[in-house]
Amino acid sequence: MAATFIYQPASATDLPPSSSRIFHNLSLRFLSPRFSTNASLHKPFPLRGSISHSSVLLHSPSLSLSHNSSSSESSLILIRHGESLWNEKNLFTGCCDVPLTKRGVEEAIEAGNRISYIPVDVIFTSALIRAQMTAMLAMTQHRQKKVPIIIHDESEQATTWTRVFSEKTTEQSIPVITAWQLNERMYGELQGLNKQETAERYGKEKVYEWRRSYDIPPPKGESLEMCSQRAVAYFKDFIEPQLKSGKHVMVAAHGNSLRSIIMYLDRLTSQEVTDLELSTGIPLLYIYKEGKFTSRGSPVGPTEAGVYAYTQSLAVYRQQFDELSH
Ligand SMILES: O=C(O)[C@H](O)COP(=O)(O)O
Repeated sequence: MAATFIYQPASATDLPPSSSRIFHNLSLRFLSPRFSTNASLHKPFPLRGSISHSSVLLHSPSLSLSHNSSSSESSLILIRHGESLWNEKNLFTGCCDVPLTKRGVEEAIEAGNRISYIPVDVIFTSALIRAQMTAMLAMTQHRQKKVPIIIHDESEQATTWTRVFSEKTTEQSIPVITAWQLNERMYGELQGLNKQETAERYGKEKVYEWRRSYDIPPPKGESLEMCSQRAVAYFKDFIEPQLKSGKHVMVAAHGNSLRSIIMYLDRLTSQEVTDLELSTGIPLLYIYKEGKFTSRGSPVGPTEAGVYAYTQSLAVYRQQFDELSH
């Protein structure tokens, strides 16, 4: 079941999802996947206010930039979290929930500069703080100036207590969906161990096999294949439908959960993915068009020279910001 936005107008009439008019007493209900493999839909996330779907995610009145939601392409930004405190200590982290280092914070902010001109309508992160910090810090640099808001609908009370009642505020917001399925691979009995000491104890080859083979798990942990079975499934079920509907998406996650997703996007073999390494805090841009993903590399910063990893419509979108700032 895909994550989806549905309308619950005060009246019984259905509203066309493409409606870009403002309606009163319309509560936008955001339904996102539950934290379980059965992906049953959450309770509604009522955003009180009189907004229509397309105005929530695609229109930023403060910049009066309207992004054509029916454009034939969507952008997908993938970003591995910035350096974490256990990365710095060279410890196996896996699903342990540790924050970013100061350098990791700086990496996340620099990543935000690099994607500051690429539209973002919805953000997906893992359930781990290092990915969530990276997404939130990156968005502080974004030219849309929208506020990313983590969706809390893990309970009826969470849904009620996090309700937003301002139409204008809602339009200036970007939903952030956290999903354990995007967590780093679970490194089992290696979690917390020093990588260098582990290689000395078990041998470099064995540790390399645990870290980079496709189907050999670390002791009582997940292989990349096992990680892929949850991360890629989640991507297909909940993220791809957003892209298909014309939404621009950012995914902030981890080295291995993203390696498994890139294996799917780039159609890599289990041998090719072995050689795939992702640096911390470097954004990767894909364009989704007609059901296909095209890698556009890593966007350079707005002040850097060089060929921007842009398409024509993204270049037009950026130009509007440039014109507004002159
Ligand atoms: O979980 C970890 O230790 C790192 O995030 C990824 O580790 P790896 O590069 O050894 O897979």
